[in-house]
Amino acid sequence: MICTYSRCLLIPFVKCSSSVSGPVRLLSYLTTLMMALHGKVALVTGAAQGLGKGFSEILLQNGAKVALLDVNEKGGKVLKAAFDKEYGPDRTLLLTCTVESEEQLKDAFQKTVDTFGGLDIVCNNAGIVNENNWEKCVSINLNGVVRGTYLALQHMKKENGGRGGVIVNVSSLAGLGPLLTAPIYTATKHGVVGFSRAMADASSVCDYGVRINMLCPSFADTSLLTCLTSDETAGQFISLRGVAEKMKDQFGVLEVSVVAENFLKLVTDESRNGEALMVQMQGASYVTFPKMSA
Ligand SMILES: NC(=O)C1=CN([C@@H]2O[C@H](COP(=O)(O)OP(=O)(O)OC[C@H]3O[C@@H](n4cnc5c(N)ncnc54)[C@H](O)[C@@H]3O)[C@@H](O)[C@H]2O)C=CC1
Ligand SMILES: CC/C=C\C[C@H](O)[C@H](O)/C=C/C=C/C=C\C=C\C(=O)C/C=C\CCC(=O)O
Repeated sequence: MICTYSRCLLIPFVKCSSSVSGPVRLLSYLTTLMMALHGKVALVTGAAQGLGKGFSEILLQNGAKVALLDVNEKGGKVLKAAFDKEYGPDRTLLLTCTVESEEQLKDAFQKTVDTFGGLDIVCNNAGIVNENNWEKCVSINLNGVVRGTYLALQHMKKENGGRGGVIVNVSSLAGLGPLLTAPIYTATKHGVVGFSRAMADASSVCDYGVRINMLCPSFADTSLLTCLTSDETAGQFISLRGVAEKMKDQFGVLEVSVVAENFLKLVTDESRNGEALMVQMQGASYVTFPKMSA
């Protein structure tokens, strides 16, 4: 038995191997019951690797059941097998789909609710960098988040018989200021922030019982970073390769676990709605947006 602690919530959780004895299994079961997200059902898009994998794992560590959505079927199967071993096969559901398809995403949300009996937490995380195929970048990063948010509300809002809950839409520091090497990516991430803030206000006024927040990390240690200097995805901005590398050096590169712990704050802090949490090497802070009076 290995006892570890979620650094964010200080909630103990127990990792079990298949050889653990009865009393240890009982202790594991009782510990799960005590966790902050026990009984909660989560859905994460782009879950197979990178930040989505980190978000899924911290949700599991805190007791939630998680639907893992990804277009990468092979990567999803590898992750599901690893999670099955660590947390048990009934804790996750793998659903292969693209956030670009209304039909596929709708089906994945329905399967999640049918399997786990409801929905409480949605993380719209799937995203790409592609300045060459910029329509696809908009389609996944912005349209996919809009689609995922609307579907989440259909299942979660109280007026539809939902239990309420929280949506975390993954933006970026590039959703708050320009990333000159990736203007389309920057536009999509600003779009995620604008859309999520407006939806959060609407949710509050309409009493949906659903909080909507944004996560805005700086560079993080995932395979997405190869897009910084790839001919295939940088498009006409490949000449700015040096600038991109310099920015990465200046900002530093975050560990996935650090971004995941801040994601968990947005999920669990019930006082937060319509807020953007910036995560940088020097720490995390909530963004103060300009106040507009009518
Ligand atoms: N890595 C970084 O430096 C930062 C990443 N972000 C954002 O975090 C999110 C996750 O990115 P990473 O984990 O870094 O990237 P990643 O490339 O490691 O993982 C992205 C995942 O999304 C999946 N995906 C891609 N297109 C999809 C689609 N159409 N439908 C369903 N799944 C799809 C991929 O298969 C992959 O598993 C993205 O929205 C990204 O913009 C934000 C700030 C910094
Ligand atoms: C309150 C606003 C604070 C800071 C914004 C800055 O002024 C500035 O605009 C900085 C933006 C920095 C972004 C840093 C990292 C973002 C990374 C990603 O989202 C994904 C990774 C790669 C992008 C690929 C590329 O550059 O080609």
